[in-house]
Amino acid sequence: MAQAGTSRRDLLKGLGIGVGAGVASVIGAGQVAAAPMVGDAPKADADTSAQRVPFYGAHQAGIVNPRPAAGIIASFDIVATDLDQFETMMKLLTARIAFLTAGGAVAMRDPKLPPEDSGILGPDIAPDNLTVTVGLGDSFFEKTDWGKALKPNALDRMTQFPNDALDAALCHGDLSLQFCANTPDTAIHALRDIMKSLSEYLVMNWMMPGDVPQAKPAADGTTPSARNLLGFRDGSGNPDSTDEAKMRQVVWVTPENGEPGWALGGSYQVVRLIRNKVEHWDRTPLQEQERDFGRRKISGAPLDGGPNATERDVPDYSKDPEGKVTSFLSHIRRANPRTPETEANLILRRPFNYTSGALKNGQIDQGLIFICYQADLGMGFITVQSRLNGEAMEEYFKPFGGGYFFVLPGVSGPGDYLGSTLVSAARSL
Ligand SMILES: C=CC1=C(C)c2cc3[nH]c(cc4nc(cc5[nH]c(cc1n2)c(C)c5CCC(=O)O)C(CCC(=O)O)=C4C)c(C)c3C=C
Ligand SMILES: [Fe+2]
Repeated sequence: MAQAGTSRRDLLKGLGIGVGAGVASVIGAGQVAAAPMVGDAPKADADTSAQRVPFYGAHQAGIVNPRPAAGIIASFDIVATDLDQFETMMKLLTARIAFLTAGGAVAMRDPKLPPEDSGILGPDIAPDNLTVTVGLGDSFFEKTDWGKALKPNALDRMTQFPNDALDAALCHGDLSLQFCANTPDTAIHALRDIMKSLSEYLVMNWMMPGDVPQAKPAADGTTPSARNLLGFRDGSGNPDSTDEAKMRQVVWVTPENGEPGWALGGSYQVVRLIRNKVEHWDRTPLQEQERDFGRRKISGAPLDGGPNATERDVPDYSKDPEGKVTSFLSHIRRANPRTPETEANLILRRPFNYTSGALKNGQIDQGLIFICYQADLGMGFITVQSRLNGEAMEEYFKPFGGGYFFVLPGVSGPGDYLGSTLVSAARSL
């Protein structure tokens, strides 16, 4: 007997007859595609699930490779402080990330036991562009004598800036995990896998899922920067992440930074959860919005560009010494005054938009998971944020969480593990 609810389409499919114009289509000789049902999974435009970011390398993945559409940032406390336990934990974490980012079949277990995998991706895990980037926070290093001795020089507990309203429950942590993937399901699957596999070592503090809106490529094949939840293109002024020499200067810890030897190839990660007052913003005149960011809303072009300027044009502040075109209070002029001296303060931004339900005051909780990477935390984020203190955009921004972490150097190959240089250095103390 046919199942209730599927009988009509199955019967029509069997007869090769469509349900009606626009809902069933001929897909081959004598075959008709069934009309989609309300419970059917949405169809992807293209199958990108096989896309894979290499896990092994001098640096961790998830920093200079392009952001996929989904992200999660999560902070944990590490229960293991003993060096041997820490090493075991890091080896396990490395093995899980190596598997999840490569993909593969889920092992079947005796049904009397809990299943090997959550099952949310089905029996085969696709790589889906997944990266998992691991950082260690100040509190981790401060727990032990070896940690204190080997802490990266600039790593500290994130302090409150003048416009912040930090919620202690959403700040700091011993370990950060940044998940990036083509789909939110892949990102959350990886988080759940790691939490289950490392449940005796990691306790979650806070997490925030986010996304990057997709954009169609332009006629010349380039893709514009994604828009944030204030409607502006976000990323135009980022240093070129495909320029390896630039990334060595801006992002990666090198011998010039004077950090402990084990940290070479790592990077400082800053996470800031920043609420956007979107209702207030949506009632702000366009010319004020553009003045306060310092860029055009539609094109992303700097304000000193002509009518055909694009987001890739570089503002020339030397021709605007009084700030008449691009205000001194504007976000981009404060963030990067583009003088020879401020070249040393460049950062690589990798933000995600977030939406998190309603606030108690009846407004939408939306904003930016601001994430940036730099070789020197003081010269990078802290200097840039200090310049931004008092900017015009403070009226619409409210930072409420986040933390500072040090992203470990990469894993050289299957015999290596995340944090191996730190463990060796600790053993040699
Ligand atoms: C301390 C660093 C920064 C914080 C925090 C920050 C928050 C923040 N930014 C936007 C939106 C935009 N930012 C843009 C540029 C930009 N922002 C920073 C730094 C911080 N932003 C820098 C260094 C720059 C580049 C400046 C330059 O080189 O010209 C822009 C313009 C487009 C772009 O370059 O990406 C937008 C838009 C939001 C919404 C936000 C917090 C919620
Ligand atoms: Fe910004």
